Amino acid sequence: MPLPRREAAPAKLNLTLHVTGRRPDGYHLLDSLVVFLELGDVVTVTPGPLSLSLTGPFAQGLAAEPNNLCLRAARLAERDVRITLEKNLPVASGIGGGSADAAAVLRALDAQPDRLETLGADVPACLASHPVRMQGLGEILAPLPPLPELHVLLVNPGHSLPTPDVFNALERRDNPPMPDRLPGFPDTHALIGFLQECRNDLEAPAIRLMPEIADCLAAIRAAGATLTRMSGSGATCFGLFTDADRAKAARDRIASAAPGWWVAASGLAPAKL
Ligand SMILES: C[C@](O)(CO)[C@H](O)COP(=O)(O)OP(=O)(O)OC[C@H]1O[C@@H](n2ccc(N)nc2=O)[C@H](O)[C@@H]1O
Ligand SMILES: Nc1ncnc2c1ncn2[C@@H]1O[C@H](COP(=O)(O)OP(=O)(O)OP(=O)(O)O)[C@@H](O)[C@H]1O
Repeated sequence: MPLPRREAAPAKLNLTLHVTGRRPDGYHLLDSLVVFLELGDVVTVTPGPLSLSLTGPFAQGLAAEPNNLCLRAARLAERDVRITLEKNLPVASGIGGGSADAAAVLRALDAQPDRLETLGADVPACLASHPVRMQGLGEILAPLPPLPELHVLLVNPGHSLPTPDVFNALERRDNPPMPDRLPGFPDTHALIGFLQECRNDLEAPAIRLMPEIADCLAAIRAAGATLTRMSGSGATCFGLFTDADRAKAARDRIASAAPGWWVAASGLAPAKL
C-alpha cells in the first residue's frame, strides 16, 4: 500500500504470563496468552528522510530516547521514512507500547525483515496483533480461536518499571506452563474461569519492586472486576469486566480517587487490523 499510511499500534495485554525457564544467555522462556486492545498508539509514515516526531499525552516520556523503536524498525526494514508517533500509552508499562510501535511501522511499510525479535521479544506478536499463545522468548506464536467479548480496565501507578529489573527479581524461574492443549472459550465465563487457574509469574517480583502495584490491583478488585492481574512486567494492571458500562464506571471511580494514576477502559482490538 502506498505512503502516507496511518497504522494503529494496539496495546498488548498478557492475560497470562508463565515464566517456565531461563536460558544460559539469561533470557526467559515464557508461556503467555496475549490479546490486543482497541486502545493504543498511532503511527503515521510518510516518504523520507528518516525522522521521528512525537505527539500525544506520553510524548514527553520519550523525548530523551535517542533510539526510539520506531526508528529502529525503519532502519531494520532499510527504509527512509518520516514517522509521527502519537504516544497514548505510558512508557515501560508492560503493555508493549514500544514493541507495538515498532510493529506498526513495519506493517505500514509492508516489511517483515529478518531478526525482528532484535527489536523486542513482543514484536513478533505485535506484528500479528491478534490473540495468540506466545511461547519461547516470544517468537513461537499460535493463534487463539476467536475470543468472547472482553471489557478491560487498565490502571498504571504512574511510574515506569524496567523489564530486566523485574525478571532479575524473580525467585523461581522454572514455574509450570499452561496446559499443552487449551480448552475452548465459548463464552466470557469459560475464558475467565480458565484464566483464574493461570498466573502472571512476574506479578510478585514487580510488587516487591513497586508496592503501589498491589494498591492498583486492590482498587480494580474493589471496583468489581471478575479477574484482576498485572500485564507483562508491569506496572500496568488490568481488570476484566463482562460489560463495557461497568468497566467505564470503574474507570471513572478509580480515576477520581487516584488522580496520579493512569486509568483507561478498552475493548479488544478488532479481529483484523
Ligand atoms: C515480559 C513481556 O512483556 C511479556 O510479553 C515481554 O517478554 C517483554 O518484551 P519486550 O519489552 O519486548 O522485551 P525486550 O526488550 O526484548 O527485553 C527486555 C529485557 O527483558 C528480559 N527478557 C525479555 C524477554 C524474555 N523472554 N526474557 C527476558 O529475560 C531481558 O532482560 C531483556 O533484556
Ligand atoms: N516507541 C517507544 N515507545 C515506548 N518505549 C520506547 C519506544 N522506543 C524506545 N522505547 C524504550 O523502550 C523501553 C520499553 O518501553 P515499552 O513501553 O515498550 O515497555 P513495556 O510496555 O514494558 O513493554 P513490554 O510489555 O513489551 O515489556 C522504554 O524504557 C523506552 O526507553
